Amino acid sequence: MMVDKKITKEWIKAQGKANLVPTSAIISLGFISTILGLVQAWGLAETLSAVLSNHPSHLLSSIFIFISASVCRVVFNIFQENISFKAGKIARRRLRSEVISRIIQEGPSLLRRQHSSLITTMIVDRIEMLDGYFGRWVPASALWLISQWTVVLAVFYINHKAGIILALCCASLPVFQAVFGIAIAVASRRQFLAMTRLQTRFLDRVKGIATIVLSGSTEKEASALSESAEDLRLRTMKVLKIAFVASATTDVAMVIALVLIVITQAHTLHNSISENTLFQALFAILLVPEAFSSFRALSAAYQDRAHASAAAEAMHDLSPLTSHIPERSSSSLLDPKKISITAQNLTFSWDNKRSPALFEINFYLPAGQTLILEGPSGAGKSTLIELLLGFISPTEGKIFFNDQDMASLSPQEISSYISWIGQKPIIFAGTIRENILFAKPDASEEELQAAISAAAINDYLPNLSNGLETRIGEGGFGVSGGQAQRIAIARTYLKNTPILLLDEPTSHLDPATEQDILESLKKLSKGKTVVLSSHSSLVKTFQGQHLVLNKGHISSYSEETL
Ligand SMILES: Nc1ncnc2c1ncn2[C@@H]1O[C@H](COP(=O)(O)OP(=O)(O)OP(=O)(O)O)[C@@H](O)[C@H]1O
Repeated sequence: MMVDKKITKEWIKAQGKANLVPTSAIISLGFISTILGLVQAWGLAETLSAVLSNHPSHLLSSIFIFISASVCRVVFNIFQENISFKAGKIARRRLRSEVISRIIQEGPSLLRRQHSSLITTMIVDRIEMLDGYFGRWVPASALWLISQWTVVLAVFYINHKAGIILALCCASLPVFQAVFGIAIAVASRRQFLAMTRLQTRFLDRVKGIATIVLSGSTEKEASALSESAEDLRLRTMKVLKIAFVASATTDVAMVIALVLIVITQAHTLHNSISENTLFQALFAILLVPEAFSSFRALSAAYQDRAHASAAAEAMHDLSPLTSHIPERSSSSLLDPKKISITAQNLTFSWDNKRSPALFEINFYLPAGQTLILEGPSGAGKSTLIELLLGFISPTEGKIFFNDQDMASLSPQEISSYISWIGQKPIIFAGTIRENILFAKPDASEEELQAAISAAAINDYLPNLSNGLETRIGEGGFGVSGGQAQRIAIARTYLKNTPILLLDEPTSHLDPATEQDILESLKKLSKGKTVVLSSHSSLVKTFQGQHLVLNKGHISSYSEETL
């Protein structure tokens, strides 16, 4: 996707504003540190000039000023570091919660256009990398100009010639930075792409390891992975090389300034060695590194800025940064325990070039009743369930929960009304107990036992080595399809929502297991508003309305059992 640079820049700016308080504190501390640096140089120059010109009258007071300024500076720098760290932490927490809200808002439809590794990278790595943007880049970009030119002016005030040399050398720095900055930004973006390619490839191959082994392409895949890893290594080295050259240009400018000031001051010193002349020369020389240090901090943080742009672009890809994230709100349905569903002229297109997946669908499902969706593969049953889940929005028409337009409800609110069981339940690596409690982590032991018995998990628990504490692998390794579906039923029982959406819940099961699962689902459905999609003839045992779809159109709708 082509990313609109203006949108990402504005988003980055807005993030900076949200961090205004800690950033201002870092900038203020940084400026105080620069002033202390001036006092330090002043104290040291006074001390050295007094010693070198044999005038020890105010030696002690100069040493005292130098030591006090040095100690204060260390203390202020520690404060600054701590606040930088906290600013980064607050920003990361805020951004992570924004990204997670965007992911929840998009729902599973996001996985159709984004690889899961990209989403993981966004939540984990990219947001982590933004730490430096808020903690280092933003303060450094505000501070370098003020700090650098405060030092230059101080040198100019004491020593005009040295001040002019320092000013000229400092003024050349932004030119170098502009050239290297662009190169670093391009190289960083390429490095990010290489990293993303490697992660995506790796995750895909791990998921499909059985297919790779069985097709005998292990070596081919291993060498493709190592090529991607090598590509990432080369691109990372390129970023480091450019960053190294960029920081070397600052050193070169500093050395030139130092050499020129020493040469000009040597000429002055040669003609008159007074304490004052010595002080002026030493003060200017000692402040040369100080004049360049704020710019060095800016160059070091330049990569952080490039990371922030790359992260903003990735986030824009994930979900447009201009899209609104609905606020969390309390229930706005009048009776959230009994919810009727109305579909009004519901039309949905996945793709404008193709005919709609659903066209002008109308139905009214009273609270506590069941709607059975039927129709051949591709008829639009899953699309209708995704619309009811709020993961996609109607192209035209509306869905009402009671009398409330679903579009006005936040994703959190919708999710508090709905439970969903699909074809393959998501099972996480962990124990069976953890997997069931996922739906309600604070459930009591009685609630858990009730859910287990409602889902008939008791029937297979004795066959497992550690009962409820038996560990299952990622994706449900270690439990059968029927057992996994029972875990999903137990979760739904615990969540206990007024609406239950069932999308082909028995499609991968043998007839006997299917019968058992349907019995459990029937019990679970009691008193709930249920939408059930299934190809199976066994769903006829469910009482309710029947909506038959064909190529997205309603071919029949009966409010009675067929
Ligand atoms: N993410 C998507 N992007 C584009 N088209 C899609 C997407 N998901 C579904 N479709 C299309 O929408 C139409 C309806 O698909 P849907 O999955 O809703 O049918 P279904 O009745 O649930 O089929 P099945 O019984 O096989 O699950 C199909 O033409 C399908 O190709």
